[in-house]
Amino acid sequence: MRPWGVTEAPVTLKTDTSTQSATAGLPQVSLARNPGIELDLDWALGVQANTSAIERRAASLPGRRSVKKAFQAAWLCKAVSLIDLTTLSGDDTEGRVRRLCAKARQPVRPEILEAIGMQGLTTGAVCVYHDMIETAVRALEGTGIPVAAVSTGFPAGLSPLHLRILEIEESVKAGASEIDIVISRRHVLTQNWQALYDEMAAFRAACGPAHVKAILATGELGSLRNVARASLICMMAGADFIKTSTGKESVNATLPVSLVMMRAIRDYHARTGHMVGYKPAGGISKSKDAVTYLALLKDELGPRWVQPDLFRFGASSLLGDIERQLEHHVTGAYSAQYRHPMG
Ligand SMILES: O=C[C@H](O)COP(=O)(O)O
Repeated sequence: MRPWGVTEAPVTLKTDTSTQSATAGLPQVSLARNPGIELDLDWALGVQANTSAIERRAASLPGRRSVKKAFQAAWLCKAVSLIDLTTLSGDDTEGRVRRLCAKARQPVRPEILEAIGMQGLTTGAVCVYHDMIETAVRALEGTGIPVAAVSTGFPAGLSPLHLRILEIEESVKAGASEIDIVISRRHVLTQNWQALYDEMAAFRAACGPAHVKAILATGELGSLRNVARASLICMMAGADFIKTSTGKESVNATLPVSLVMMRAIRDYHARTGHMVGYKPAGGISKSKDAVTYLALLKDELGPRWVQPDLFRFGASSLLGDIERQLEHHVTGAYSAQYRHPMG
């Protein structure tokens, strides 16, 4: 099998994206959920990751970005529509969550959107801890913006399994339609793939109709090969999305990890026909980084993935920077960051 990362395909963003709508020009297809498949250890263990080739390719990505002016504004609006606008702090309050939800409903000031001809822009979701779900659901009523809840003893995932499953069930009952679970890193580090598969399958079952994002905490998995294997195992066990990080590890989303996870999604789709989403999370706070991630996504998985049902940014502060860039696009001047509070 060819190790992932060996080919160096060019990364380009086509400059045909309309500013009229964040979903313009891309196919709108309703997506069947990934049902999962039987554990296929031969497949997972056969995966290799050529770390130096992957890192070389990832290092070349930011330099290849070439979108400017209206095209850049269009891609930034697209990025907004793909954000899981997140607050995951010990000092979260209902007031902060309500303000965050107001921002999710109206992520960019109306006069800026009007100037670029954009309507109806919202973020992809709002992401909170369990205790904040009901507040968020109330604040987003009537908007169609989903509430995602982190779960299963987030961020470490080391509470008893039955409590982690109960937590999922409680969060779904409280109104979360997306559940971000954390995997047990020890199952990856000890190569206990059956345990990882069983845990993921149990989490998926507990989610019922809610979509499940599997957080791999890639910064704690030791190698890119482990990232590739864990990605495949979680998809085999029925993950709707695979997500890099909690935002609490010392290393969170990176481009090399994203390349490996996107290749795993591509491989899984090619072999099973099931489409699984991707969510890089943690430390993505700059507009230019968001555009680089979208370029990589489009290059590796194609335009169908550049939609909220198949891609999200997990980010608490990215939106503020995007709003500043959009304001600069419209007025020619940068505003101070304090003019773009999140919550
Ligand atoms: O899942 C989302 C992350 O926790 C957000 O991380 P961030 O605060 O570094 O943007």
